[in-house]
Amino acid sequence: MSELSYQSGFGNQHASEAIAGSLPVGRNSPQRVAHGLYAELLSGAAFTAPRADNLRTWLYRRQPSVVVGGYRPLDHEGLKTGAKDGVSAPPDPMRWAPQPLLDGPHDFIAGLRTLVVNGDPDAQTGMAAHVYSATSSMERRAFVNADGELLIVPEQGALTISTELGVLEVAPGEIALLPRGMAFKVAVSGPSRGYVCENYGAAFRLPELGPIGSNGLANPRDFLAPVAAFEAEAGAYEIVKKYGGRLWTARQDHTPFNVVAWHGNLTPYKYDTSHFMVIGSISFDHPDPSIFTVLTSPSDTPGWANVDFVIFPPRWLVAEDTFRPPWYHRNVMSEFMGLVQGQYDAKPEGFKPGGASLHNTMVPHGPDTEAFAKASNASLAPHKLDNTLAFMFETRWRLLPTAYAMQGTGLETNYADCWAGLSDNFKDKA
Ligand SMILES: O=C(O)Cc1cc(O)ccc1O
Ligand SMILES: [Fe+2]
Repeated sequence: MSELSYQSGFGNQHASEAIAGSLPVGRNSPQRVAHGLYAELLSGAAFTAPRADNLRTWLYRRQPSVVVGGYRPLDHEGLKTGAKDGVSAPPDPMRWAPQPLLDGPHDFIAGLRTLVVNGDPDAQTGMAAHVYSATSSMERRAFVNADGELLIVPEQGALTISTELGVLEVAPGEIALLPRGMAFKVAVSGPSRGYVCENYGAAFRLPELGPIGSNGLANPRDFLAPVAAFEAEAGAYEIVKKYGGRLWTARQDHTPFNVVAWHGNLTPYKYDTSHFMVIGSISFDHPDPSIFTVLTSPSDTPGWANVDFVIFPPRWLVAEDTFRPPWYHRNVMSEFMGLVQGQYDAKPEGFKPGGASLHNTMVPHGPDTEAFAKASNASLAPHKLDNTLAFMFETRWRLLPTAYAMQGTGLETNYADCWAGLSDNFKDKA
């Protein structure tokens, strides 16, 4: 695979040109753009959003994206949107075994299956968690999601993601962030699987650091944006658009990856989670998982995220006189979890890479019986939790499983049994 170049820095005003001299200097919209290109603006925030939150990129391309045939509906059984597509679920903890790869050749779009949903993209609130399976590359087929931005978490197989702004290579352990409305396509080099958070709300950003200071957690410079790259080959393309909770398809006689130069701060990113600077207790007690937040999509209430993307990466555990795994808890926020690699300390056996769990608002959960027994008796020497990567999409709105998630797609019927052995150990019983 070729070594790709990237530009570093989350939220930076990046600029890139695939052909020298194609990016206008000192203005955005000259009367005639160099090389006969068209100027096009892609907005990721209202024009009048505060400067700190404003997101937009100028594209200089061979044809503007309005040059596309009419759209017609495209059926997709597995893809669901917003709370209206959820089913009622009991207030039990839920867990799914790893989703098997789908049969036959299928690309990233065909292989999407929605597990949980909340909110409504028309109200710009909420999210969906999907899993994907892909065995073939999107060749002359592009995907545009007008309903939300996509955060892709590969679990098996590296992805080559071509976007209007250039190309990203994203392997398990890394994540990709794709802005709402930006065309992309996914190439695979073998059977591939992973998770997607579709964020209908405010764009993901880095969390505030408060007393942590000016460094730490996910550092801005480790987010890599692509450099401008365009496809030169002639020929038609299918554009698949997710718009208003369903898919639409159109044909155009040219590639949408025809952007020769661009500048702006609305860009796709890749991020390697091994660069996450993990903060934890160096005295006692298990801190809140918010210390593991990579990216946050705020809601209109301060501190109550529309969705947080949280990782549980390799780290040292050193806390003294402490039960080191997560505490038992009930959370007003809803927790969807996945596992990219290894074991998760609260569920060392039952939670498998590629699997998923849902601990919804106020649903009690915590370490399973095995994890409790181990952690209650472990020697508290410094211990490295290694070869592990779990993650959580944590959202303030209750997550509803889809009918697909509830019907025999690996839903464990006996998940709650993993806590059944937590017997009453109270010593002063009469
Ligand atoms: O429930 C979970 O496994 C996720 C989680 C981890 C943690 O360290 C603290 C709280 C929490 O919800
Ligand atoms: Fe939790």
